[in-house]
Amino acid sequence: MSNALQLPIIDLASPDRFSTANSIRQQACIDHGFFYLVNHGVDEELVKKVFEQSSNFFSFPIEEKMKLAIKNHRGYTALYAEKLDTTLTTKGDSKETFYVGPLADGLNQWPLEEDLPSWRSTMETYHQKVLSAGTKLLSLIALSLKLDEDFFGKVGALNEPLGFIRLLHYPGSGDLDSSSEEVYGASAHSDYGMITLLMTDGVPGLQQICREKSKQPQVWEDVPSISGAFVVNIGDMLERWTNCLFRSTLHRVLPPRQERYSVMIHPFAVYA
Ligand SMILES: O=C(O)CCC(=O)C(=O)O
Ligand SMILES: [Fe+2]
Repeated sequence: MSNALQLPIIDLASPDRFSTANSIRQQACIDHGFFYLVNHGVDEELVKKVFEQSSNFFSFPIEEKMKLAIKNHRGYTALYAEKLDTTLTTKGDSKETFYVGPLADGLNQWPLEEDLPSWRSTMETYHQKVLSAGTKLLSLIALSLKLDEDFFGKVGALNEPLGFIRLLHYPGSGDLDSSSEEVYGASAHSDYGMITLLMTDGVPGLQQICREKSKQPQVWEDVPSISGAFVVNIGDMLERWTNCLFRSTLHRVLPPRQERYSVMIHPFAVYA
């Protein structure tokens, strides 16, 4: 059973930072653990390019993609290679992924410039822009917790290494082996960092369980996308740091009928 959720919308450019911080605290982080972020400063054209480049890469033959197979947490993982809900006995999640990590340490793997011109520069620009939006959001989250705006910077949560981009591709059901197994695009999980900023191509599939992870029966609710807005969710680390005031909620992606692309970044304090 599922219903569509009405999630709060947070305006990152609002001049009334204290009222925005109050909405972040109550509606966004306590009531839902999920919210939309608008006026975030990441250009629509850039997002469009990221989706185009993502589709260009995933359309390569598997042998080409495997040349960039994951190393040091960067690069390609194939269809069914990951299973976010490890209690499932199914073969794996029906998605393929490409990870781009922090830019400064030189560990990223990149497609060749002659194969995919501007691929690397597009992802690098996106990485920087989303981190900058995420940093602004964290200062509002600090205010919402009655802390100084620069609290997270001061405790080192914004230090390197920062931020992994995950490009995701969920093939449509017509491109998958039909089997009786219950396979998810991304099986149920919560995210591990502080916050996740997700952009999708608008194809539905994402669902969330509100608030209580352990409550039975589990009621899954659709998280519709809003064009141009990030879907932000609270991760386990921020749940822990707020002594469970803010909720890191369970979510999953149903196997989409048509193919689906998304891109997310878990920006902060992944290793802190
Ligand atoms: O693709 C999506 O909409 C969300 C995927 C997700 O939650 C994840 O990979 O952590
Ligand atoms: Fe997730």
